[in-house]
Amino acid sequence: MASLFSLSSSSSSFLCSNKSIKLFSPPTRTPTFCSRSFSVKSLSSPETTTLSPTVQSFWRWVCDKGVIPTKSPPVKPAVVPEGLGLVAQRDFSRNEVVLEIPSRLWINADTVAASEIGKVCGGLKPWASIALFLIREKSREDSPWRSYLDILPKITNSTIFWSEEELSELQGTQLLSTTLGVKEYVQSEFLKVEEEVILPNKHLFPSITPDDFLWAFGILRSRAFSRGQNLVLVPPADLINHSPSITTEDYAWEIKGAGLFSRDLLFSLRTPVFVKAGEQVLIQYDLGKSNAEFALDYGFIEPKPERNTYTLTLEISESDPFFGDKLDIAESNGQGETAYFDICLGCPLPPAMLQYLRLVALGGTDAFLLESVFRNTVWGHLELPVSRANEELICRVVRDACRTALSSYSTTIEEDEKIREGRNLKPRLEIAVGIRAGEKKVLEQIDGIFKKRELELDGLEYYQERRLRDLGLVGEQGEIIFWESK
Ligand SMILES: C[S@@+](CC[C@H](N)C(=O)[O-])C[C@H]1O[C@@H](n2cnc3c(N)ncnc32)[C@H](O)[C@@H]1O
Repeated sequence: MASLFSLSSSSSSFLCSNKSIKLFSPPTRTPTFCSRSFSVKSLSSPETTTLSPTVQSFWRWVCDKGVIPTKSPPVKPAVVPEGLGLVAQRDFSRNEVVLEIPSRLWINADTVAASEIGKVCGGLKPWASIALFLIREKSREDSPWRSYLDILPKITNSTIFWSEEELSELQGTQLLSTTLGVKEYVQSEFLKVEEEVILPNKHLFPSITPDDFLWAFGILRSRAFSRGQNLVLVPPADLINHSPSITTEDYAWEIKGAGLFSRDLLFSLRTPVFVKAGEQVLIQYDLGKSNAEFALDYGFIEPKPERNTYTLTLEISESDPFFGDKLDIAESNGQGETAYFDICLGCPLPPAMLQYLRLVALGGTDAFLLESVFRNTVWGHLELPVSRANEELICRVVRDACRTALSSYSTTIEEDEKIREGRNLKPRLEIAVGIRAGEKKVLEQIDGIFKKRELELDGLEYYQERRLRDLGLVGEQGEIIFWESK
C-alpha cells in the first residue's frame, strides 16, 4: 500500500495516506439501513410481534433444526433500531450463555468443502470460497440455506456499498482510500476466482458478477465471526448487534466441544451484561476497532472520541544515504522499512513513533549514532531527543504532513459539527461527517503536539548533553565542568 508520508534526513516528502487492510478480525455487524423484505422501524423497545414472513420462516427453519427449544426459546429475532436483533425471552445474568449453535448450522470453509463446489474451491482463500458458496446457494430456489439467505441484507451501510456521490463526502479521508483499496482488492480477487474457478466450472455456478462477489464479501465482513483465517457464519447468532456501552474485553463467543461423547462443535454466544426479558441482547464487537473500521465493516460509527483515529505511515526512504543502517536498526527493534502508527483522539502518541521518527530523520552530525558500535544501544538513545536539528526536522515534517492532510478535506471541523447538528441526517452522511471530523481532530491533535514541541526545542536535553552529564562533565545548572589545574 502507498505510504502516508516518507521522511528522510535529506528530503522529506509526504504522500497521501493509506492504511493497511486487515481482513476479517473478530465478529462483525451491519446497521439499520438494510434493504430487505422486512421494514425497519425505529423503535424504542424491540418489536417482536410484527416480523415479516421471511423472518418468521427463518425462525421456523432454525427451530426445526432442533437447535433452539421451540417451546421456550431463550431469545427471538426482532426488528430493532439496528435492523434485526436478538431479544431475550427471559432474564440473563452476566456471561450467561444465550445461544449454542451446533456446527451443522454454520457456514464455513468446511461447509464449502463438503458441498458440490468443494472440489473446485480447494485452492481458494477461505473467504472467497464461502463467498462463492453464498452466491451459488442464493441462486438456487431449493437451497437448504434458503431461509437464512433470505434474511441476509442486500446491502449494508458499509462504505464499500456507497455510491460515488456518497463517497465524495469522504473526500480527503483515509477511509476513502481504504474503501477504494478494499473494493479494488475484492475486484482483483473476483477476476482471479472467475478465471480459475467460475469459468472452468460453468456447470456448477450461476453467472456471477463482481457486484455479487462484493455483496458476499460485505456479508462476511459484517457478520462472520472470525479468529485468524477461520471465518464462520452462524445463524441465528449473527443477528447479534453491537452496543457502544458494553466495554468488557471478555470474548462474547467461543467454539467448544459439544460434550463428552460428541465430536461435534458448538458455537456458544454469551451476554457480557445482565439482560432483562424483553430487552435486546447486545455485545461489544471489538474494542480495538476504529470508527473507520466500523464504517467499512459494519456501516456505523460510534460517538466515542477514541474511536477516531488517523494512521501515520512513516518510511525509511530508499534514497536515504543511511538506508541500510536505518533499516537494520528498525528491523532489530520490531519495525520495518515502513511503519504504521495509529493515533487516536485524546490518546498519547504510540511509544515507538518518536523513536522511529528520530531514526528516519537522523543525519548530518548525528549520523555517528548509526555506526555499528551503537547498534545495540541506539534504539534506547532514540527514546529521547538526539539533537536540536533532528528534533526540529521531525516537528517540521510532521506538522507539514498534518497541514497537507488537513488541506485535502473539503470541509472544516466547524462545518462538520454544524451538519451534525442538523436533524434527520441520512445514516451514510452521518458516518461520512463523523469520520472526516474525527480524522481532522486527530490531525489537529498531532499538529498541536509537535507545535508545542517546537516551542520547547531550546529547553530540551539532547544526546551530547546527556552524555556529558553521564560522564560527570555537566554541573547541576547545565554548566560544563572544566578540569581544574592543581
Ligand atoms: C452481525 S449483523 C447483526 C444483525 C443485523 N442487525 C441484521 O439486521 O441482520 C451486523 C450488522 O448489524 C447492524 N448493527 C449492529 N450493531 C449496530 C449498531 N450499534 N448501530 C447500527 N447498526 C448496527 C449493522 O448493519 C451491522 O453491519
